[in-house]
Amino acid sequence: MSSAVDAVAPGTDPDGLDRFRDLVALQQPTWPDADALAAVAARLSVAAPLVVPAEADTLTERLAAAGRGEAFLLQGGDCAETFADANATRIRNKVRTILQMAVVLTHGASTPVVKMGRLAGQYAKPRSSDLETRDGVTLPCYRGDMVNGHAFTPESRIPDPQRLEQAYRISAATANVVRAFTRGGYADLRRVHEWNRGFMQNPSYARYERTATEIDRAIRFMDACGADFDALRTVEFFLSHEALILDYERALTRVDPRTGRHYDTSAHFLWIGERTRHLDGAHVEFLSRVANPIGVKLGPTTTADDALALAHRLNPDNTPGRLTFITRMGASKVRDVLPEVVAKVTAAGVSVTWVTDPMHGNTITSDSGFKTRRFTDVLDEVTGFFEVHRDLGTVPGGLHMELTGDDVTEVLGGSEEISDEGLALRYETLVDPRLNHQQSLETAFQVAEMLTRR
Ligand SMILES: O=C[C@H](O)[C@H](O)COP(=O)(O)O
Ligand SMILES: C=C(OP(=O)(O)O)C(=O)O
Repeated sequence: MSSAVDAVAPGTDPDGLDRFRDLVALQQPTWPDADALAAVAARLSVAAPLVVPAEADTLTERLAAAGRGEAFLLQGGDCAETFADANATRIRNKVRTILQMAVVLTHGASTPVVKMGRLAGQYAKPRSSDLETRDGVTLPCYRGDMVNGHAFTPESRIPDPQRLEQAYRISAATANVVRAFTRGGYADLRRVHEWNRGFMQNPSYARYERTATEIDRAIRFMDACGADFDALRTVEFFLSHEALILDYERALTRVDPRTGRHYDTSAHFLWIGERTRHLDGAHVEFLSRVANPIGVKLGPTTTADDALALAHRLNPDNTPGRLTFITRMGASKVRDVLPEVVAKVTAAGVSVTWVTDPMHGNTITSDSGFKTRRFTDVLDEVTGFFEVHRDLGTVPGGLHMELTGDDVTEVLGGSEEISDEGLALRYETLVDPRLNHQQSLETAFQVAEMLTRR
C-alpha cells in the first residue's frame, strides 16, 4: 500500500499489538453488544488516519527540546469534549486561547512554545465511580461522548459502540478545522490583536493588548529590515487525548511503511491517566507498542520507583521526547512528593519531559455543591512545580491545562473573582471544571514570569 500508513487488522496481532487484551483494562465500558463493537472496530481499522507518523515524529523532537529546556509545552483544552460543541466557533475559541497563551509565553520568556490541544479525540473519561445516583435513581456513570450520553436516563447511559465511530468522524472534522485555523492564516502572528477582539476589558486583556502591541512593533521593525514573514502564516499545532478506550485506540493503529513501526493515528500524542497507569495493566502494555510520543499522569501517590519502572517499560531505548511525565500532585503535595520522584528519575539517567497539570490534584466541592478548583491552588501548584525543578537543577518543560475559550464560570477566583455563587452563572462542563478564557490568559502571564526565571 502506498498510503502514509497501512492498516493493521485487529486479530492478526502483529508485534503483540493485541496483547493488552489478556491484561486487566480498567475504566472500560461494559459494551452490551460484542458483535456491534467488533463491527465498529473493523470499520475503524481501515478508516483514514487522523494524523500521520511523520507529524508524531516531529512532535517527539519538539518534546525532546522541551525536555532540554529549549522549548516549552503548552497543552490545553476541554476536560471532556462533546459532540454537540464540536462547531467552528467553539473550536476556534479554544485554539485562539492556546495561541494567545503561547504568544504571552513566547514573548515573555523568549522561549519557543509547542502548542497542543486536548482536542479531536478527548471524548472518554475515567470516573471515580461506575454509578451515579440522583434523587434515589442509580444509573451507570457518564464516561464521555465516545461511550454514552450525559442525559440522566437509562437509555442514554447504555454504552453504545456506534459512538466510537461518531467520535472518529467528529474528531476528523475537528482536526480539519484546527488545521484550517492554524495553517490558513488565522494564526498569523500579524493578527495578534484580532484574537483579542470581542473580549471585555479587564486586566488580563489589557495586558495582552500591550504584549500584542509590542509584538506588532517588533514585526514592523523586522518588516522594514526586509524580513520574510511567510513563516508567520502557519503554526504547528498538535492533537492529543487520553488513550482510555483501548478498542478505539487499537482500531486506529497503523503501520508506518517507512519504518515498519506502529503508530496510534487517533492523535499525535496520547497519555495514560492516573487511574490506568498500572505497570501490568492493559493501557501501559498497549502504549508501549506504539511509536507516538506518549505521556503518563503521575498523581500524589506516585513513588520514584513507580516512575522509573514506567519509564523503563514505556521508553526502553531512552529516546528523548518519547516520554512525558505529567505530574498532578495537588498544590499542597507537589513540594513534598515531586522532588524525590524527579531526583531519582534524573539520577538514573532517564530521559523525560516534565510537565505540570495543576488541575487534577486540586479538585474540590464548593459549599454550594459544584465540583470546582481554586485558581490560587492552580497557580500554587505551577509555582511549586517550578520551585522543585529549580532546586534540583532539572527542567520544568510544560503546562497541561483544562481550559476553554469561552467565558464559563467553573473555577473559583481569578481577576474576575468568580465566587461560589458565581459558579452557577455558566457552569457548562460535563465532568471537570475548566479555566475560562480570562483565567487562561492570567495563567499564561504568571507562567511567563516563572519561565523567565527558569
Ligand atoms: O478528568 C478527570 C476525571 O475523569 C474526573 O476527575 C473524574 O471525575 P469523578 O470523580 O467525578 O468521576
Ligand atoms: C482524567 C484526567 O486526568 P488524571 O488522569 O490526571 O486524573 C484528565 O486529564 O482528563
